[in-house]
Amino acid sequence: MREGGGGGHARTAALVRSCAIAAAKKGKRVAVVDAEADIGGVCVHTGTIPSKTFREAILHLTGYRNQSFYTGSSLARKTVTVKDIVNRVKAVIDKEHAIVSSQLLRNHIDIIPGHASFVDSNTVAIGKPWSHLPDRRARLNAMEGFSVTSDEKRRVTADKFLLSVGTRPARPGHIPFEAKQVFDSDEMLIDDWVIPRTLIVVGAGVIGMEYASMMNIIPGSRVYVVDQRPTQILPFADTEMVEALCHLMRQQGARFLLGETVSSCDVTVRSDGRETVTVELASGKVLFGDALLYAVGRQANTDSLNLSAIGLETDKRGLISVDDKFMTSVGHVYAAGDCIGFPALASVSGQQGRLVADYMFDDITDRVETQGDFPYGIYTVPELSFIGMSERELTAAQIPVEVGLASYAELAKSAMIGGSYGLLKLLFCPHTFRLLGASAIGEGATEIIHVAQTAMALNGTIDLFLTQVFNYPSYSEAFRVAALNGLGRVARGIGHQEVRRRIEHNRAAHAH
Ligand SMILES: Cc1cc2nc3c(=O)[nH]c(=O)nc-3n(C[C@H](O)[C@H](O)[C@H](O)COP(=O)(O)OP(=O)(O)OC[C@H]3O[C@@H](n4cnc5c(N)ncnc54)[C@H](O)[C@@H]3O)c2cc1C
Ligand SMILES: NC(=O)c1ccc[n+]([C@@H]2O[C@H](COP(=O)([O-])OP(=O)(O)OC[C@H]3O[C@@H](n4cnc5c(N)ncnc54)[C@H](O)[C@@H]3O)[C@@H](O)[C@H]2O)c1
Repeated sequence: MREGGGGGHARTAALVRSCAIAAAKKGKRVAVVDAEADIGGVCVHTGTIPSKTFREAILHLTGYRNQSFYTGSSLARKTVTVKDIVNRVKAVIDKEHAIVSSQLLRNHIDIIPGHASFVDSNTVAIGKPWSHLPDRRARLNAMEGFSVTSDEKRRVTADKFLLSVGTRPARPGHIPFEAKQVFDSDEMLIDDWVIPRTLIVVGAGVIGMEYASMMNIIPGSRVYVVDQRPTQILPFADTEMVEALCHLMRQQGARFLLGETVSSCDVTVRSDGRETVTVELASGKVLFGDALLYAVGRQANTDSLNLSAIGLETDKRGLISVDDKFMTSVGHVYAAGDCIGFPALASVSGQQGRLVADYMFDDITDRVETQGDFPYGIYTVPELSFIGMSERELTAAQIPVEVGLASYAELAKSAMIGGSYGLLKLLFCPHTFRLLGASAIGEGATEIIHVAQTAMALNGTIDLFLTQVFNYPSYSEAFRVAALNGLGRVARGIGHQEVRRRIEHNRAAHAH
């Protein structure tokens, strides 16, 4: 990057750290431009880290994990406040932000705060950072109608660009976001609202379900979850696990309204100064709540880049198309992360960033290719995680499959910690025993799924879990229990002797 000359030039956030550092290590001069004065993007400031900290704060403050230890009384706080939660979130954000900044600075990467917008194919104009605006709400509004040229501060030129401008919450006009008790997932992190007795969550996607399940465990609070999908929500997850999640949420007071959309939303201020939210659904049902979280998806920030100046187009959701090397239709411009769409995960984008640096400079000396599938971690309460093909996908593809199940009720570790619900499900080929997929729900699900990931990356068969000693007591021990359960099912058909023969065959094959 140069002001009037050229090298690698990256823009913004989570994946940028890995791309910028990889490019700097290749000897390139790199600058990161971010419209927020504090770099780190959605991952650090409004998405991954804050929402997971929000969850941990609620679990801690409500004493949720310890509830089985205290009957009638509890060490948990009587009242959980938004300030308590958000203070904790801010502390963790500050730490993460400091780490990202220092890593970039240590690698001599320039950080340029300001809104970037293309002037021509090698030049971006830098406007004021959004953070000069008074608060997050004003910034969100600015993202929608900002014109960089009106407050241009400087111009920067570069030979190569990485676009990773991410997404922002979709905010349709009929939702009164100006009310304090009506928010999107970014605004939940502003501590000017109060914990509602009834929260209406519109959108049962990953964001909606994570926040709905967290808020639902706060004593005295319950949630309505509204989604346009008529049947299964989170359709990419295992059906049984999603059903279990919804069942557990219902037991704590949640009510699901599926196949529904919002036709109007009104806010009235009561005599005590608190807001009441009234939502009318297209079906005619009316919901009354004390707050509304609107989480029906996200919209790419690419509209802020003036892409027409370089002849780059987006689809109707604002997403940029790239080839398998993350190159856009404009040769020196690459794009990655949420602004190219699926899978839109912080976990994946770090790896994307490293690969972009390799492809951009045609240098594969340090390349470590991603191998196999990536896992999904959905941080609901309880958490859900999965990898590989789901039972639904295997069935649709007519691939023979058997299941091995381990209920947390069978695990000493789970009993010690409080005995909350959990299940591990292994999907495997009944002929070869090869592991095809795995799903878990319950405490530690997002951790133990990595056992399945490693086994799958090595084309492992589930009998592998019988030959390994697991820590005891541990949640990972569920793999051994599930393998025994699965092979027991197969043995009922083909007999124990044939199962043993196939295990011996696999063991011999592993030895080679
Ligand atoms: C509530 C929530 C929870 C999440 N939880 C998880 C999780 O648990 N696990 C997981 O793996 N993923 C999670 N994600 C997804 C994850 O946060 C994203 O995949 C990741 O942050 C994407 O990184 P990115 O670099 O593509 O974009 P972003 O992190 O969105 O960064 C984009 C940056 O670009 C800047 N920008 C935009 N336009 C301009 C411009 N014109 N000029 C300069 N800068 C600009 C923005 O200020 C921002 O800093 C979550 C997301 C949300 C919203
Ligand atoms: N743990 C994680 O990995 C994690 C957590 C949060 C977010 N994320 C990322 O953020 C992305 C966005 O999440 P999201 O939850 O905003 O979007 P999403 O696309 O996952 O879910 C949106 C939901 O809203 C519903 N919907 C859409 N329009 C509607 C309407 N008008 N009325 C009612 N319902 C409507 C959809 O049917 C869908 O279920 C995810 O896809 C994921 O990539 C990941």
